[in-house]
Amino acid sequence: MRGFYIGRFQPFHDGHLHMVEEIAEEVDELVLGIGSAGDSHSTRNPFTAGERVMMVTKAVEDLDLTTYVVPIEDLERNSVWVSHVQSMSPAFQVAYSNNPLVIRLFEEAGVEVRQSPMFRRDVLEGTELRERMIHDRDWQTLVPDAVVEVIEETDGVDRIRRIAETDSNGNSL
Ligand SMILES: Nc1ncnc2c1ncn2[C@@H]1O[C@H](COP(=O)(O)OP(=O)(O)OP(=O)(O)O)[C@@H](O)[C@H]1O
Ligand SMILES: NC(=O)c1ccc[n+]([C@@H]2O[C@H](COP(=O)(O)O)[C@@H](O)[C@H]2O)c1
Repeated sequence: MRGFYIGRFQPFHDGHLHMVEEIAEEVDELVLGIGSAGDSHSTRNPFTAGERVMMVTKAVEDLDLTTYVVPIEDLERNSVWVSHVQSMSPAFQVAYSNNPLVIRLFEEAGVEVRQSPMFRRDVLEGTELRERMIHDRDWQTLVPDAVVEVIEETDGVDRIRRIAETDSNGNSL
């Protein structure tokens, strides 16, 4: 059986990895969707789709699981989003998410959805990690080593800090 798990992964953290490890117990193959793929260089979405493809690919490469990493851009119309996802992804039988909108859209389209409990959500949250990067507090112990390497290679912390200084769009973290 093949599963599908989408997130913005800004950045991919240990909560996401924990979820993938749990999913790996239930499926043979997993599609990892990079959500909001067209977004980058904002406080909420600092990393590009390509950077997130690197993070996710390297973070899961040691798992006993065939994975496909697929960037998926947002659409204006929620009503056709599941068809859009299906057109971009290898076929899957079950979708994994804790996001209420994602769950609703898949269920309405007749796709089985499975949720898993949040893992250490007090610290394992993208918003919290981005704040830690900006304020020079520990974030490295909360993401897979491969993600630390990608963020260092792409000078990601410097980008987040510059965006936080200059973002005049009123975007929240
Ligand atoms: N700590 C966690 N444990 C389990 N699942 C998580 C955890 N954090 C996020 N998820 C789930 O992973 C999916 C992708 O989440 P997402 O990329 O939005 O991360 P996030 O940590 O919620 O980030 P942000 O704060 O930027 O919204 C969602 O279904 C989300 O509920
Ligand atoms: N209409 C749409 O484009 C639409 C609808 C539902 C979810 N999504 C995307 O799916 C992803 C869900 O991931 P999160 O759980 O990380 O929010 C996000 O990138 C979100 O933008 C897009």
